[in-house]
Amino acid sequence: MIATESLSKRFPRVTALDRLSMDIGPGVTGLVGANGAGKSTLIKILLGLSPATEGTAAVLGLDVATSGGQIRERVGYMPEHDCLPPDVSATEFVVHMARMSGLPPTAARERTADTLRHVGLYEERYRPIGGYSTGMKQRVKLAQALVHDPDLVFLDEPTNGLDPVGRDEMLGLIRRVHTDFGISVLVTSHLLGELERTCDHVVVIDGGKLLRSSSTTDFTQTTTTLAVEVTDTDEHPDGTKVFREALQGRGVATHEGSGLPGAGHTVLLEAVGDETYDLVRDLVADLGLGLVRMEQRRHHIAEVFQSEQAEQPEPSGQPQPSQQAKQSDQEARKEAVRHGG
Ligand SMILES: Nc1ncnc2c1ncn2[C@@H]1O[C@H](COP(=O)(O)OP(=O)(O)OP(=O)(O)O)[C@@H](O)[C@H]1O
Repeated sequence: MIATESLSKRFPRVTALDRLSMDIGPGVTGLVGANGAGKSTLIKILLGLSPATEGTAAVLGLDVATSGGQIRERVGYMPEHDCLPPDVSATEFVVHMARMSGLPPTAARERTADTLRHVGLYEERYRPIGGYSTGMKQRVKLAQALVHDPDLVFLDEPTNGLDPVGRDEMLGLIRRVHTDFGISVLVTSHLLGELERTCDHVVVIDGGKLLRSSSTTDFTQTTTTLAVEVTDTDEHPDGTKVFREALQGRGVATHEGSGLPGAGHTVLLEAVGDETYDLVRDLVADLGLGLVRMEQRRHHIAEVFQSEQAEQPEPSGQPQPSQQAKQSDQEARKEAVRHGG
């Protein structure tokens, strides 16, 4: 669907993209990076709206340098920033965008009604956009990207400004864009946990460079850490504590499962093989505790991203992301981890 080869974009004071080479296939792909990582710049180049300084890129097999118009006919684009006219209704705006994409008047009206229903805006479609909530405005932006039935959509930070419920709804909608309509999606976010749940494939960029591109399941491969949750009993009012002590007595190193579901009642330990599972079963039985769950932990994308970033040498001679961008990225990562991502 998308291929770039040594793609660079240099502004006078900033290198926004730095020799980026990647291949993206069909499905839902997340493009993740901190603020200023180069996500919006990449999307503008892929749409043929901004020329690359060096390198090549193709979208749906079309060269971005020479076929921008053809690409935009087949690709929908949801921009990051608020760009909606306040005085017109969602219906008027989306019909207008459908007509701009070349649909005849009747088809434009029909497609608009279908698309607004799909994004959950059918009831409010005749109200002026200026009175919409942030979530409703994001849905209008999504609808105008879908109305001409594209093969691929670029969604730039579609969950920006949404509360957790609105974010979940938007992520569900994005997933359905692919499952219900077969439209492939490239969605950007700085919230790693979001992409883990929504995307088939994740591309991580930082400072315009590719950090990693792999399927979500490869990112979240299982670890050798076991998470075990046990019950309390009358005899052992703190079952977790006695279970930990029993494990330690058998020479097994343990740590608390803070930050995990059921934290406080969860013990993490390294599994060395089947004998670890047998040991857990026997200790739980000997202590008369109940075994609530025993599962292998999976990596979260945030952890992979953080460890890969820690391994990256500081690029020399290249402007660094601003302190503010770094701080907001750290906050985003903490939030991603808080949200179980
Ligand atoms: N037209 C421009 N002129 C100069 N610098 C620019 C321009 N557009 C982007 N940049 C710079 O390029 C870098 C990448 O910006 P870009 O908007 O692509 O990042 P991003 O990952 O989309 O982040 P955000 O989510 O904050 O928009 C930033 O340092 C930005 O300041």
